[in-house]
Amino acid sequence: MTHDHRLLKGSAVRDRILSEARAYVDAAGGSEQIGRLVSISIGENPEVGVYVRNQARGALAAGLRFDQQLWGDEVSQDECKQLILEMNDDPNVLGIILQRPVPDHINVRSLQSAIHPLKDVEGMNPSSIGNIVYSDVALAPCTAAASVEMIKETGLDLEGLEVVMIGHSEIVGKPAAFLLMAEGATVTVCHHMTRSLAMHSRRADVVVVAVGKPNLIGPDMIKPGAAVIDIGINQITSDSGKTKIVGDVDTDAVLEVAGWVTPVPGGVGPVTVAILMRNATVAHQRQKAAGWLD
Ligand SMILES: NC(=O)C1=CN([C@@H]2O[C@H](COP(=O)(O)OP(=O)(O)OC[C@H]3O[C@@H](n4cnc5c(N)ncnc54)[C@H](OP(=O)(O)O)[C@@H]3O)[C@@H](O)[C@H]2O)C=CC1
Ligand SMILES: Nc1nc(=O)c2c([nH]1)NC[C@@H]1CN(c3ccc(C(=O)N[C@@H](CCC(=O)O)C(=O)O)cc3)C=[N+]21
Repeated sequence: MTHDHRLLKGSAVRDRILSEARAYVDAAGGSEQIGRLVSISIGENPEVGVYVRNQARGALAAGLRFDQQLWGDEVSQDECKQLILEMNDDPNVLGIILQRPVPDHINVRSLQSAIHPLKDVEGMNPSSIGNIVYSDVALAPCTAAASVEMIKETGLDLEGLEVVMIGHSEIVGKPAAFLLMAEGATVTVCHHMTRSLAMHSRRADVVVVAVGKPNLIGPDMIKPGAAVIDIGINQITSDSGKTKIVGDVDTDAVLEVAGWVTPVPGGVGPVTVAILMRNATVAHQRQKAAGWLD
């Protein structure tokens, strides 16, 4: 059997989702009529920096205002919580994104819980993420939702599909597993205690990987023709001293075996950003329905 081996880029999916978000914003009267998105980074981190830059671009494309805040390492938990509560009450704030990771002295779960569910555009408040268990997936964590969009882009039917999710973090692996179940896939979740990653991944029609280790997934771990969705974002320094971003998959080698591989950069990342803008429009609809606006 021959397979059409190819790179599955995120740009077409991103453009479609961003233009849908843009149409919503335009219909609502444009950026001045809609509150701004606030991104909170606590301390500096290169992977977060890339994300925030692309969020600012995505917001521009969707016609949303974007307020990029960088809080110092020394900020206290109480100060963070106070600032978030003020944003909850500010009608000019549409949504709040709390970038991860945060410094060790900050309790990220408590801050995430402080973001009002109607302003929680990442769907990461425990009360929002709980909806996913009920297959209520309209506003899901962005990267998890992006990986489902990329699988759909292959044209594979998710019903009954054997999907192996590698990584089980709160923000990616766990919500992705629930979204995939909601689509009818049979999902196996692997993590660092899994005895043989390859034994599981070799059986899969689709392998989704979100670990944060370059070259974790090689060609011997993939079934011929399978789809490989690479979520990893790793900044590495090459021998020449230049930094670049790679995923968790040995992309060139895996392309020889797989049916589809998402590249890094240019795969899941741009779609993640677009989903955030879509989530912002969903949050706006919900705020309107709750009587918060006008
Ligand atoms: N493209 C995008 O939109 C996004 C990309 N990312 C990137 O995705 C990657 C993962 O992010 P995130 O989920 O936040 O990271 P975490 O560090 O929170 O989670 C990593 C997960 O990988 C598991 N793991 C670690 N080592 C292995 C191993 N050898 N085999 C199998 N599983 C392993 C861990 O399991 P355990 O907990 O059991 O140790 C954990 O569940 C990072 O590179 C991050 O930068 C993240 C968010 C968005
Ligand atoms: N609360 C929270 N939610 C997150 O979703 C989250 C987070 N914190 N912390 C950091 C990680 C990382 N992450 C990225 C998403 C998109 C790109 C992205 O757009 N990547 C481009 C990069 C292109 C370039 O190099 O500029 C691409 O892959 O093509 C990168 C990184 C989200 N994360």
